[in-house]
Amino acid sequence: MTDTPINLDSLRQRIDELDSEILRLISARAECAKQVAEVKTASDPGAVFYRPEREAQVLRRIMELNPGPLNSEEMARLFREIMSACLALEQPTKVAYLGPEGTFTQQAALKHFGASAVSMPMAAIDEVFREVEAGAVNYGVVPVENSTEGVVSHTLDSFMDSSIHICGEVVLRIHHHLLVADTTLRDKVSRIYSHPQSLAQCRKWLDAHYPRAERVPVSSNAEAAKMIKGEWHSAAIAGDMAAKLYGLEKIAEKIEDRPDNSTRFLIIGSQHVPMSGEDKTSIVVAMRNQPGALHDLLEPFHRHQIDLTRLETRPSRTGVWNYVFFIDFKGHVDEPRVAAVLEEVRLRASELKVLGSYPVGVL
Ligand SMILES: C=C(O[C@@H]1C=C(C(=O)O)C=C[C@H]1O)C(=O)O
Repeated sequence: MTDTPINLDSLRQRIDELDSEILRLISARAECAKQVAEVKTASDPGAVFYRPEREAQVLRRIMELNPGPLNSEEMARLFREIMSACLALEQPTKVAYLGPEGTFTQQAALKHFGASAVSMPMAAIDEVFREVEAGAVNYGVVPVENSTEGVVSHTLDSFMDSSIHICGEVVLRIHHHLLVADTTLRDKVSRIYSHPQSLAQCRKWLDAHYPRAERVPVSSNAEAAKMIKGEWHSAAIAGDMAAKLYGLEKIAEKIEDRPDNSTRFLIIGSQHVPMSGEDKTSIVVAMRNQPGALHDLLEPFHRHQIDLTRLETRPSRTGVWNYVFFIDFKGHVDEPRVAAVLEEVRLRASELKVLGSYPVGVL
């Protein structure tokens, strides 16, 4: 205990003063963002308002400058929302995501664009691609890989027939819960619904706790959450958003087998994103099936000391003898050394498509 008692009234008065100052500053910031919109439209009537590289720089700077006591991620999340609201003043961003409502993909969209974006659920990954291609929305959000279960092959396949670019990435820590409705008889659960990836991510937990329950794969976690309403013997595995949306109760929390379970999502759009200072590039390359093809493909990256962050092989759908590789690496196409590597790869490959350069996920 201190000798001088803490005066609650004076602390609250101080907080009121600070809030007034924060209010004034946020309003001044929003005014600036509005002026940015005017400058952008003046130089180009069809200007793109959302600038992924600029947003990444703003968030990184805030995290660097953050003096505490709030941790940097928390602080960046607050600034994410301020930027989201400022951008909505310029133009509300329309985002399509793999639905239905309550999926982890919606959570990823919210994390990346903030709450002021208008998000629209789509029934399938190709629909997200189609909406973006048709210009019905500004961006799309699709899952691409999970740390436990690997690649979402449907997303990679969609890039093969599309002219869509990757404009960003967002990584989400995935926590699964066992959910029941108020009608569920908890000790009689004999069926558990979830997306096949989530069932796989909780395999060991299910073996230990519900070895006899039937595991029913459905199209999404949110769909699973919806299905158990009215079924007295069923439970669902899904995340917080779905639990809240469908008013379900968690009877076991964080049941994923690996505590670091996370999913990477891609932001897709039609825009070329300039350098942010810490970027990644994704390409897809087709190689003839001949000895040493993979070595030939990777050798230039090694020589130019470019860090590969992912390499994925998919069967090509155009020729029986082609391999298709999806490669992610550190760097941006506008950097000379990256341009040089891509030139060499182009000579060795039967096809090369640059899917996009984009800021490394900040949040
Ligand atoms: C203000 C701008 O426009 C948007 C809003 C931003 C912000 O509020 O900081 C940052 C990038 C853009 O998405 C800008 O381009 O600087």
